[in-house]
Amino acid sequence: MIPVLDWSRFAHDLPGLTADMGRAVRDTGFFLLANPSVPQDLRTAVFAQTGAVFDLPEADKQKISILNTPHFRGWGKPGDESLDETQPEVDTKQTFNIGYDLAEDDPRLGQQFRGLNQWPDLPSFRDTMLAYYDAAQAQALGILSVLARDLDLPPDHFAPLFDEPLSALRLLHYPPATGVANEIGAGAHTDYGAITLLLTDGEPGLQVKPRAGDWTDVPHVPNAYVVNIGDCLMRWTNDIYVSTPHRVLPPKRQRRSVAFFTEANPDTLVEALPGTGTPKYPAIRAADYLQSRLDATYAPKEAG
Ligand SMILES: O=C(O)CCC(=O)C(=O)O
Ligand SMILES: [Fe+2]
Repeated sequence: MIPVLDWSRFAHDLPGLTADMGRAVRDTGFFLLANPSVPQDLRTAVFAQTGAVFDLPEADKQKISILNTPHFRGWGKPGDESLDETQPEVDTKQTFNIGYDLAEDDPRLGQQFRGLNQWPDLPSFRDTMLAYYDAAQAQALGILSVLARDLDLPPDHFAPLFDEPLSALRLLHYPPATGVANEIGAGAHTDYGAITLLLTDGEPGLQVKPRAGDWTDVPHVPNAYVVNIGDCLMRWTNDIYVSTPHRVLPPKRQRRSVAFFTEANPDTLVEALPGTGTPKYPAIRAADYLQSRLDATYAPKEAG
């Protein structure tokens, strides 16, 4: 069961919100977030720009291919990434990734994951995406402050660990199903980061597989985020919170979604949080953990 949590309770019912969120992240690791802090007009704008970039001619998108850089930014065609490493199928989705933005003379450029974003030639795309990146990161930090309370940590425990994040904004485009055997929009996977904030256009397709259950549709609640725990936060909480497999079936009609993968700063040490018991995993830098997961996903399969 995926609960709907109302973010406006942050202001008037924080204990109740904390209890409900704490339950959701231990149960399926998924919840829907109504009345989020990200302004509606920004969510509308990000969808408009998502449509604009995927509607560009193939040749324009190819110029900003994710394969141009080692920093996981830009356009990914079907086959550049397939999320279920165990299956031969190639995901039908196209992607567009935007990372933490740096100026061309930033001294951090060249460090692990620190590259320049690749931008399409679309007038308001860059400004919209950068504003959305910041707003989504702020929403995620708000959620992390609730989770910190839930874990009996100071509410601002995570804030300094996420102030130069590895977070990635990812736009997704799924073409309509063609009906060929074993077609998949996005293969079964768990997310790698701390928390994912997902907006969809309402076209069905997203499913989760709770530990004790079969694949289940994630309901669409207009204007609500689908929020889920990623593997990094599961590890950080010593498996108290759960990261749950999910996938996207080939949709009937074209489907678009906007995912924000909230990640910590590169040097943040991910090690069992205080009060979570005997550590099950060795400590690891957030960047090294992410690298290990991306290396597996981007080992290309033959596009078929
Ligand atoms: O497009 C969606 O609804 C989900 C995408 C997803 O799970 C992902 O990119 O990690
Ligand atoms: Fe995912």
